Amino acid sequence: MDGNDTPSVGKCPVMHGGMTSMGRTVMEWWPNALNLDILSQHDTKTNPMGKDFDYREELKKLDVKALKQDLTDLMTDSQPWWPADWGHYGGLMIRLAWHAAGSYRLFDGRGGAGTGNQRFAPLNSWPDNGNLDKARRLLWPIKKKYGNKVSWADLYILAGNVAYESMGFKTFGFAFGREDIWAPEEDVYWGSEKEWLADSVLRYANSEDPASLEAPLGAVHMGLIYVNPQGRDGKPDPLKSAHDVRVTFARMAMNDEETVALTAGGHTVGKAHGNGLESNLGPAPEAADISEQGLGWINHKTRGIGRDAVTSGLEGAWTSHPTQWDNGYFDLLLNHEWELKKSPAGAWQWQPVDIKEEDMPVDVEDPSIRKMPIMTDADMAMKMDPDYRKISERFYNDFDYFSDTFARAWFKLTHRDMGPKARYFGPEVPQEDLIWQDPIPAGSTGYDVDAVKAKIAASGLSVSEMVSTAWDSARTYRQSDMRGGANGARIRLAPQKDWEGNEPARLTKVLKVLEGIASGSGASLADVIVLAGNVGIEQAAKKAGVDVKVPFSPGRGDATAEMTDADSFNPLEPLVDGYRNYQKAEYDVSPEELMLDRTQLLGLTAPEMTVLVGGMRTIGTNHGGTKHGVFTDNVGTLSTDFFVNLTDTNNYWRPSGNGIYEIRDRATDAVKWTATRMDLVFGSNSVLRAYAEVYAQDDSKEKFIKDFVAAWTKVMNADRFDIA
Ligand code: HEM
Repeated sequence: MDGNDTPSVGKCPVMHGGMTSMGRTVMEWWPNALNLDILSQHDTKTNPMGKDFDYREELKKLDVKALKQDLTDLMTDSQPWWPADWGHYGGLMIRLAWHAAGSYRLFDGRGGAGTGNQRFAPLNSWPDNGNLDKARRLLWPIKKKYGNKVSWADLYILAGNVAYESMGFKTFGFAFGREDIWAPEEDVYWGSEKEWLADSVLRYANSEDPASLEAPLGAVHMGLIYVNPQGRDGKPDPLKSAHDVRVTFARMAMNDEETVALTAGGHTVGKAHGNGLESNLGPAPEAADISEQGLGWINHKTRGIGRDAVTSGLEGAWTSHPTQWDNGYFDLLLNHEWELKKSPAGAWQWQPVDIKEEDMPVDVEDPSIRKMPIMTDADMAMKMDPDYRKISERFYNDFDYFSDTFARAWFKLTHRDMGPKARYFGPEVPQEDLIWQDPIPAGSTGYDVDAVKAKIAASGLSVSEMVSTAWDSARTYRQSDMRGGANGARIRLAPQKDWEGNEPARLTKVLKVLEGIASGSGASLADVIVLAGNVGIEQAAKKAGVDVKVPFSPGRGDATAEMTDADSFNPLEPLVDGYRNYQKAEYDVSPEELMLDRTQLLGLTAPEMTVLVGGMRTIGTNHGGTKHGVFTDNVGTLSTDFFVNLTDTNNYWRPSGNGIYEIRDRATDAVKWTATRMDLVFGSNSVLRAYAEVYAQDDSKEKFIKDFVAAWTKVMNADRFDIA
């Protein structure tokens, strides 16, 4: 073969066989395959800070005062390449912070400002995030100066806070502590549409019913943070906008009052940009030419900056003095009639029918020119929806009340996904405990752990009861917004005590015993629940002939019902995790996908998930009295039987209806055990099977128990932000 035989089909002049672009990924052959990659994101290998980097330690070196002064100076240091409107970047920086935080959704706790994900695709290129790349680039000199002592994620939110402060608003506080990620998250489902701003009917099963917005999504359209500013599907209708605003803000845990405060407080400053043609803009950052160096929406045809900038396509400010914290939003909204007009870019917006010259905001570049103020369709909802209107009027008549409500709502918006207060850092952390922080009082560490363990061991509780209760208590934890978990012992409170998956009857019985042990011992119930699980694991390992001591850190506290926003815990209910009656799960995703989702939220890797499920199956924690998945004749012993039997070629599997599978002996056809889809996936998925085989090997017993205990301990301690 000589050079002339080189196949001519590949046009690339350089030989390469690497999977070097996303369009070449091989897994598209099997679109239903489990995406186990979501369990191995944010590896230290791709983190330039390395594995020893400790952001909290870096923060201790940060000169917060100097940083805030630099940010304050930046606000009015207009740059010719992207001039500040009226010489103040406040509006832009607040929108940056709001859009960073606003992607948070309560249902799965994903999204939000906590990771700095806005600098990566897809968020960096969402239509709604237009020109926020400029805001981030404006911050770069400050990021560069303070280096690793402040994360991008913290900087985005702090920039929003400083912007407000520099415009005369007193914020509720600020907490540092958001550590940057170095690649976009792969676990967040942003919607299945392939088109930006695709029709909202794709998200609403019934457009009259807010609750029918596809879960867990928090926006009505693909590529938007919440709602279409021109009205649903681009058709102005303030009452429909009210409907969309209400459901999307509720998905972010905001009530009506918080929603009005946020919308009004946001639009008290800054402006919308649409003084030009959208068709003059280049592609979003991710699709832009390499020479744009990460910037997008660049206009190479006309001026495109300052008063000629185009972002949303709407054009104008909401208030008379848009660089000042005042009550101007309600003043204009409530005291004028508004009519629909088109912006120069052709977008629908509302403008006053009649307005005094002196109430019109001035041009961003020339204060001698007056411009029409505007309202988006969502702003009009604050006047046209009867409930929103009542709140708007109250705010208008009581500016201090409005300011305080906004301050608290802004703090909640920008901090909610950080989880418990123990994760907050810095001189401006508010002292007050807030219910959405899921407060937990500190627990004692000074009691006799061994004595409590001895009492648990003598209590008559079974291994399964002890392990199930501890697991149920801990498994609500989600690393997306650091909520849930064993700390707080909220398993004894509504709604968790009544969840079907927690088997209320069994739970009540076990809790009664454990409460008796906790009382007077100095230990919190939360600690005793975890200790009971540990005792169960130690007993199950002993039955397998292995002595282990499960590591334990005391100090969990017991939250009260008053400290618990019960409704906000509903989304933490594990629908299917291998331990609830999966047959009742009527979802359009498979039970194994739901298991994968929960595993990701728990922060476990795929091998950890494998070893935990396999071990729990032999301990026999199956709920509801069923024995599905207990592939062992030695229930209660921590053994590798699940893996051995799952991978035994003498066994075969037959569906028996209702998602149950029988495991039969190939030779005799006798039914040996029954299984669920979730059990079987550890034998069918090629990667999970590879892990299962590791634990099925003859020499794996010691490793299995060691790995199981490590994974178990990780779950039990996942929410311990109170200890270093
Ligand atoms: C109710 C839902 C909301 C809608 C539909 C909406 C819509 C918009 C639109 C279309 C723009 C113009 C963007 C541009 O062309 O530059 C804008 C700007 C802005 N929004 Fe909102 N917004 C909403 C809620 C909020 C909230 C909750 C906040 C903050 C608390 C906020 C803060 C801002 C700020 C500060 C600007 C001005 C940006 C600048 O001056 O460059 N908005 N919003």
